[in-house]
Amino acid sequence: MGKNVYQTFTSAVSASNTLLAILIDPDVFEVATAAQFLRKLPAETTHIFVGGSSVPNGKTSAVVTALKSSTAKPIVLFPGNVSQICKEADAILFLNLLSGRNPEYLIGQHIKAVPKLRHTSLEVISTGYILIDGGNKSAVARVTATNALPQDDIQHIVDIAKAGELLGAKLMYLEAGSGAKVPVSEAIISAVKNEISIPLIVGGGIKTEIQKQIAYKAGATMVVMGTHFEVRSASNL
Ligand SMILES: CC(C)=CCC/C(C)=C/CC/C(C)=C/CC/C(C)=C/COP(=O)(O)OP(=O)(O)O
Ligand SMILES: O=P(O)(O)OC[C@@H](O)CO
Ligand SMILES: [Mg+2]
Repeated sequence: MGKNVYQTFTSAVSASNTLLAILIDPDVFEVATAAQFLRKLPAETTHIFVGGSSVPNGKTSAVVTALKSSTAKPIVLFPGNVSQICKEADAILFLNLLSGRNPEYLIGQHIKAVPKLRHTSLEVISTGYILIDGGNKSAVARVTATNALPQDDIQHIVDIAKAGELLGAKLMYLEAGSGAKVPVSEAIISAVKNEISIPLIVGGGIKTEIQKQIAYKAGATMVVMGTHFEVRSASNL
């Protein structure tokens, strides 16, 4: 603990550097393989995200503890719900599902989080979270009972992102859904980037170097990759 995780975003923006987070879904992660998994990640990996749309109770804590003992990179909770809060991580993305109209994911989980957060020193980072259609129904859409936004309504997505910034979000996350067929488009990323000044995270369906570079060039400060490394780790171990 004691890392200033938000500053890693603002410093990257000031220095025109890019960030790469690898998402570990505790649901499908074997704790015993943590050290080996971390060794295989790309050298440019800056952050480890831990979260899933549904994770058995207690698994997050075990996964974070195992990761902590093998890396000095910041470990950031990316929780699907309040049960995934654990004190061993460095920070938590306090996600607000701005694309949906389900009060549970706009304020309900957040209120339930407060008593748990009191017992931690996690750095809490307010993050607007916008679910965009990635070509197949995502776990996030299913779990939250909300619909993803169509990729062609760019102005609507921009307006939502701006509203989130005005409400006080410190980061904005454009999400196509884990395992998306189609990542968030370059046009959406650059339109949102032009409108907001907080750092932009883009994830969902990004598997190749080219897709990653497209997202950075369009204005993403951070790209998140999950499924790509899940598959590789399963086949390589
Ligand atoms: C503030 C607190 C405590 C929680 C936030 C609650 C909110 C608003 C969550 C946003 C909606 C949500 C369910 C996000 C989950 C994000 C996530 C970790 C997605 C990764 O999904 P996977 O579990 O990898 O999907 P698969 O099931 O396809 O593997
Ligand atoms: O698993 P992938 O498709 O890389 O998506 C990562 C992340 O944005 C999902 O929440
Ligand atoms: Mg997953």
